[in-house]
Amino acid sequence: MTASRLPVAVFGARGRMGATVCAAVRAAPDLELVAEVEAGDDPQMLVDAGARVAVDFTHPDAVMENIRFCIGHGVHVVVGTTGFDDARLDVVRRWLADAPGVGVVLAPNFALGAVLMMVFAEKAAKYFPSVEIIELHHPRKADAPSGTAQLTARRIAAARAAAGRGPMPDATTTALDGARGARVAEVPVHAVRLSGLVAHQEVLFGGDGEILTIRHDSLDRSSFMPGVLLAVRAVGSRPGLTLGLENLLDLD
Ligand SMILES: NC(=O)C1=CN([C@@H]2O[C@H](COP(=O)(O)OP(=O)(O)OC[C@H]3O[C@@H](n4cnc5c(N)ncnc54)[C@H](OP(=O)(O)O)[C@@H]3O)[C@@H](O)[C@H]2O)C=CC1
Ligand SMILES: O=C(O)C1=N[C@H](C(=O)O)C[C@H](O)C1
Repeated sequence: MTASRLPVAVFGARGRMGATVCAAVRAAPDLELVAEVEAGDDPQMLVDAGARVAVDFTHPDAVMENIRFCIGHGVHVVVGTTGFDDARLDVVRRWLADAPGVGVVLAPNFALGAVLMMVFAEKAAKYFPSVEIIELHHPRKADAPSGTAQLTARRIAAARAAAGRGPMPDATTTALDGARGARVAEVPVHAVRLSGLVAHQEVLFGGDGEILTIRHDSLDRSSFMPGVLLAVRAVGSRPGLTLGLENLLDLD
């Protein structure tokens, strides 16, 4: 007797990430791609197709409605779409409170190396007076700075605060708008959009006479697929909101 495959739907199926996820799901022997939902489609199609898990790689303007629909229909969700702040996360938690048993795994970056970059940056944060983030992406990316850069900055700022670190040294008194990047928490974040790039990030730490650079490069969207498939397989046994791929990995 063969075990039944987990029925999976993909929102944004014709997008850069969505198309890659569809191919990865099709290639996985334990998963079955049952619905490909694009902008303008009725999401009821994924319920009618029997999806148990939906994956969302769409747009910050679209993702909340997709999550609300899935939670309301008892479908677990893996969210890679960016644009989440604390207010949005609270809304998702409220929806989940009315749907016991439903799981949402949300991660701004499903690449293992990017998760490790964030973990290492958080560990390094308390040792250095200065830190800045440079994120570099393909020019068709809708949002800036990236979700990954924002999460990295918030984690670094929290680690600095916990260690009692004061403001960063910076004597700038005159600057063109944007010259010092955007502040996320207290961390300057600089966003580069350049043809030829996929998804890259550098975290620069500065101390007396030394620089530590932690860099991650996604050279191809295949880099996100092991993390996405891990989340697809895990989300059904994780009711509530799971924030970040690191919760599904053994990083000890
Ligand atoms: N977490 C992670 O590891 C990663 C996250 N991302 C994030 O994923 C998101 C998508 O990125 P990317 O694939 O490059 O973007 P794309 O623009 O290539 O793809 C998005 C797709 O979603 C479609 N779409 C828009 N609204 C809806 C809707 N309501 N329902 C279904 N489909 C819809 C779009 O259709 P149309 O074009 O017709 O509007 C498009 O086909 C971004 O937020 C990005 O930051 C990206 C890479 C990795
Ligand atoms: O849009 C992208 O491409 C990516 N988006 C995510 C983000 O905003 O952090 C993840 C990765 O950087 C690729």
